[in-house]
Amino acid sequence: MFVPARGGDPVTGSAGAADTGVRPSVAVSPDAMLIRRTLDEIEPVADKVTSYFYALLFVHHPDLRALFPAAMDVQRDRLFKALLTSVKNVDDTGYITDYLSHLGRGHRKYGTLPEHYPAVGECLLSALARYASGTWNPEAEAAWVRAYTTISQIMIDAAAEDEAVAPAWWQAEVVSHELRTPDIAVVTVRPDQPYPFLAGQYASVETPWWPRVWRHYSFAAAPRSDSLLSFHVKAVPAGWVSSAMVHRARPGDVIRLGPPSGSMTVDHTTDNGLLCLGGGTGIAPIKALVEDVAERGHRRPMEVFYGARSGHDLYDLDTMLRLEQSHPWLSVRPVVATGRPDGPANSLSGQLPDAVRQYGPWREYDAYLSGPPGMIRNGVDALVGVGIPSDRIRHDSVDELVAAGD
Ligand SMILES: NC(=O)C1=CN([C@@H]2O[C@H](COP(=O)(O)OP(=O)(O)OC[C@H]3O[C@@H](n4cnc5c(N)ncnc54)[C@H](O)[C@@H]3O)[C@@H](O)[C@H]2O)C=CC1
Repeated sequence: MFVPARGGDPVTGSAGAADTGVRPSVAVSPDAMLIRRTLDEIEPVADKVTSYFYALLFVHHPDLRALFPAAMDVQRDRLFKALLTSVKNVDDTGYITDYLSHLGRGHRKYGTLPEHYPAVGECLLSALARYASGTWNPEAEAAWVRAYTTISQIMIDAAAEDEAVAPAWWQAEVVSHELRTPDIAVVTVRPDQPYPFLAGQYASVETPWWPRVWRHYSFAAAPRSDSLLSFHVKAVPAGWVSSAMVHRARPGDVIRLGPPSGSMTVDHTTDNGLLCLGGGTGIAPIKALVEDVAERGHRRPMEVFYGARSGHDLYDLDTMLRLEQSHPWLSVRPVVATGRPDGPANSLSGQLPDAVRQYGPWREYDAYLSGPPGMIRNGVDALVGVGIPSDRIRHDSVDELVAAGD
């Protein structure tokens, strides 16, 4: 069943592929042609198709309603994005297997079972038949049946394999909650079982206050010997989970975590310098990357540009400056959008990508970006513009950051 999350997207490491959703240079099969024609037809009415699909699903299979959140707005968008990514790339076997395996494993935390897949497939095909009437015919239907069968089998198999080695979710008790600004909190939790992850990754999080609503937060520290995990959370308007994490969560509360995801991790096979752009709470995984490099004990130049709207919003600057003092290979530059009078004495003024352009050269660096989607898009353009090849620029999927919306 498609209930994709940012966690389901293994394309996050590559700036180019992550943003288009379509992989280049793979021959297009007749099935893929038929599928794309259907998709082209329904794309302008995607909202209607997904609403109709869910209406069918819940009417015909009311028992499945309990697997989904009460409010379905974000969910609808996620379904369509995952569907598009899957079927558009149906001919790229390696890519699609990675993507769907990840998605299948990520679905375990929703309680998805193998028998749910045929129900979803049936309703999906009915929704397509209704809204793609111009291109829907027996050939198109047969192509969709084949594609959906392949997709669901990969997801089912990956979930079954994962069951042998990892829990479907982890429970984690809040052990500290520190309000850094009126709307940003550092939340530290203790998972109930070992939680293996890499610096730069993120987890999906469900709070007790909004059951079945999962949102993604990057780990704000590299794996620690005491097994604690930290997240930096900013409460945003209409962000139910983030508001609950900032304003309601207290020590003793128990949240649920999905498996770790994301490939914005340090490439330890090279000695390249690391250029990091962290905007707002996007500084959290950058801090984890700094700790990761420090733990390796391998001196590589690391240049962090830490951007915020105002000096007041640089809520983790002290931590970053302490790290800079302890590590001679690390440089941290605060960048304040509103300019100097508002920021610390040594801060740069303006938007992060512009600040980075003033320094360099960066050609020999690997780049890492974390923050709001607009910053990532403009940042990638700026970095490609100063000569960093896009395969050495890492960030989480912008599509999924937008879809998370919280
Ligand atoms: N792994 C990741 O990519 C993570 C992403 N985030 C995201 O980071 C965001 C943090 O929000 P806030 O703290 O409110 O950030 P913000 O809106 O205050 O912006 C932070 C920085 O990004 C710059 N920026 C914003 N929009 C820009 C644009 N269009 N072009 C160039 N620069 C731009 C700002 O100038 C500022 O320096 C959230 O959207 C959150 O989802 C947070 C943690 C991890």
